[in-house]
Amino acid sequence: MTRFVAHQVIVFVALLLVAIQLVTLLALNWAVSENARESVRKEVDVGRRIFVRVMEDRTQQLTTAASVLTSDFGLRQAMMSGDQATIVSALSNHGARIGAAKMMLIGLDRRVLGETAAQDGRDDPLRFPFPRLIEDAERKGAASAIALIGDAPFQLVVVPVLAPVPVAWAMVAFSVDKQFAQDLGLLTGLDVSFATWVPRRGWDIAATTLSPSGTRTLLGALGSPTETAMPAIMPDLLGAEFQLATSVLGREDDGAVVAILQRSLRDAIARFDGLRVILLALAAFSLCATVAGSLLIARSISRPVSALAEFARRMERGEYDQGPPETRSDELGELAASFNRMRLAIAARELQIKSMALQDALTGLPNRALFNERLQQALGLARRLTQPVSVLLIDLNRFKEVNDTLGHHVGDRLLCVVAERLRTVLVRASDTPARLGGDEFAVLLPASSATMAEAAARRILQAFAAPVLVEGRQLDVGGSIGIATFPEHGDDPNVLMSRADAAMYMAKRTRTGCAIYDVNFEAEAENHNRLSLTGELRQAIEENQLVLHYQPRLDLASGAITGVEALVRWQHPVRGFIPPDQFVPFAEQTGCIREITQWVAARAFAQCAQWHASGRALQVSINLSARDLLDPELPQRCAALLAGHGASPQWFLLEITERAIVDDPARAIETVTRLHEMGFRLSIDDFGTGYSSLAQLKRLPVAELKIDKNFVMDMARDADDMTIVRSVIDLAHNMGLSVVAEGVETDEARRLLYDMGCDHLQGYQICSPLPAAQLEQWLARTAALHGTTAKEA
Ligand SMILES: Nc1nc2c(ncn2[C@@H]2O[C@H](COP(=O)(O)O[C@H]3[C@@H](O)[C@H](n4cnc5c(=O)[nH]c(N)nc54)O[C@@H]3COP(=O)(O)O)[C@@H](O)[C@H]2O)c(=O)[nH]1
Repeated sequence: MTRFVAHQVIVFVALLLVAIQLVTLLALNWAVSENARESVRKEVDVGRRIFVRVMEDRTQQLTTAASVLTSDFGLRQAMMSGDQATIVSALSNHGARIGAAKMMLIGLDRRVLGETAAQDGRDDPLRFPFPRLIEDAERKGAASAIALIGDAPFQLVVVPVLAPVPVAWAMVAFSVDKQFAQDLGLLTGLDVSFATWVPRRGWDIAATTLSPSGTRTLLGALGSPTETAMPAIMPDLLGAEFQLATSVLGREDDGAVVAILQRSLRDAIARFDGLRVILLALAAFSLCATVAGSLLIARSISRPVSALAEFARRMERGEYDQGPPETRSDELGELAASFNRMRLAIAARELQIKSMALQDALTGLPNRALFNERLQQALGLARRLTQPVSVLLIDLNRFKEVNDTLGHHVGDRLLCVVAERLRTVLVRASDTPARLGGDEFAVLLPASSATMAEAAARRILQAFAAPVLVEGRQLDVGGSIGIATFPEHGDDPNVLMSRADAAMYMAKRTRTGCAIYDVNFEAEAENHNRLSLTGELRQAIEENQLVLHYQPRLDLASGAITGVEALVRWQHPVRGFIPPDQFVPFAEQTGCIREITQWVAARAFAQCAQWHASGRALQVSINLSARDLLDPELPQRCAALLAGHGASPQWFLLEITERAIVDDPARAIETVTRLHEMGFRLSIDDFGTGYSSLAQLKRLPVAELKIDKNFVMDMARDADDMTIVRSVIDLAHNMGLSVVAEGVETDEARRLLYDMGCDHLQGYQICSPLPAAQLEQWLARTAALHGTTAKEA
């Protein structure tokens, strides 16, 4: 990913640079061309002017040189005497002196009196071939022209031979040759060519500074050799690559001489080739340098980014031991430092979370999870070393009262003091005190027999006996401690804990402070059987072996079935059907009833919500045991279940027994009140069998009393029971409560209760408890038989 980014950076920078350089080079090239074109044009112009000036100077020099000849006395005498040989000799000598190619003496009649070389191809060898030149000289005193003699161009100068009037004309011819062209080329800085044109033969280059190939090109451009008239020489004769200046130096009928000054544009531009090469080299160098630089920068970014990504992956895997690798002082270094701080913070928080997961936040003691883990380990070790292991389960007395009356902050402080005292009492490093939740503490005592554990429990109780001073108040913290020891009371952590719980419950009930688990805690022999069910019960809950049946209750006022009671059953995979009175009391003793209640409530809430959704507005009664009322988290759990099933608390009636209140009235009333405040209706179950005082009853926010079935079943035969039933109905009504009678088995009982003004009936006479599906069929049948009411059934 980061490598990809680095490549993108490099490609982008390189392309940008190439584009910039390309544009720069093109612009430069254009400027160079334009500049070269302009400078060439100027050079040619200047060269042309120099050429004209040079030609004029040369004419002047040649005229002066020719004039020397005309003042030669010997020549004049020879001319007068007609001495041909002397004339030719004088001409030759003089011509050799001034570098002339030809010399000629012409009479006033235009006849050639003598010459240094005879002219080939002349019609009349004695006739001077350039009469116009003499006419010109007659007018100006001297004349000059460039003309062809034969096929070659010459510069001709004609001056008079004076005695003292003109008696003859002298013509001096200078070759227009390569040397002349080169001299002119040097002076003008241009290529100089002298082209001759002769009818039917066309163009020829008489002298030039051009190379042979340049000469050929020029000749080719000048035109076809079959021309009969000299074609015009256009400025773009050689195309755009050349700049030309032409000058017709001499034109006669039999031919013409043209000077062509040319300058190659390419040559001019070539002057900038060096610059171009330097620029290209610079471009290549800057491209390489940029790519290399970008690569380095991109790498210097992508490497630490990759390292940071790898570091982040390590953190994702939970490896916090190593920080990010590089320390730089730029933004990436800052980022790495931030990452490092983040690593340290996450590591610290994770450590905190881990310790919170295993530690009780309030007291700092190990929590239930850590306690269970250590118990497992201790049992494993104990099995190998054949040592005992004891567990203590501690429940504080009157903690709820403290919490409720003095506030949670005082309760929290009290719990912290208790934890501190536990730490102080337990001097062995291997002992583990733990807070399991609420005011429930536990202690793991490895290598401790029941007797040693009891001694420890007594020390703990002694430590608890000292009053606790919180906010200036003296608080008494008593506790009840249950003890269970491996291997005599069980070899499974769950069994040990539930037996310690049973012992603690016994200690609480008997107010003995502490109790070692005793099998005699289970009064009946059959309890042995029940005890073996401990593990199985939990398994039953997990594996859904429990089932709910629902028993309808009749509303005598409307004659309708307005509610049902949820009653649990156990469909054991081996033992078969187990009725609740064979496991519920045992579950209550071991504390397992909390899980059962949770299961029952979840099922009943779901079923009730389903009935309401399908238009059956049934109220569902759920039984709560004494242990449930000691559970401070019960209201929260009920709230969560309600929310989970979208159910309303008004759809439920929670049945609590009198005994549940008697065991720990403060706690029970606290829980019941919270449930009532949530919107649940409450009913006192088995009313008449407990020991609750009316004063206590008044403190409970109940809506209903349920008369115990034992009174109802026998009331037709037993006058006392009849009196009790009637009294309870009156009492309830006087307290503004409704009454339900359970155990209605006969028509007579039903009629009697109706007469006594009982509000609701429940019993086999109406319907036995049924699974939900059968109950729905029964309700449908009843409705079909008797309309919506069951009053007359
Ligand atoms: N804490 C919980 N306790 C529960 C739960 N489910 C049941 N129980 C308690 O178990 C005890 C036995 O219950 P069960 O065998 O279901 O018996 C109930 C009815 O079947 C029975 N009954 C109803 N009508 C009659 C009748 O006409 N005659 C007769 N002999 N018995 C009848 O009464 C039991 C209902 O009792 P109660 O709850 O007091 O209304 C029992 O104590 C149940 O409470 C549970 O989920 N949690």
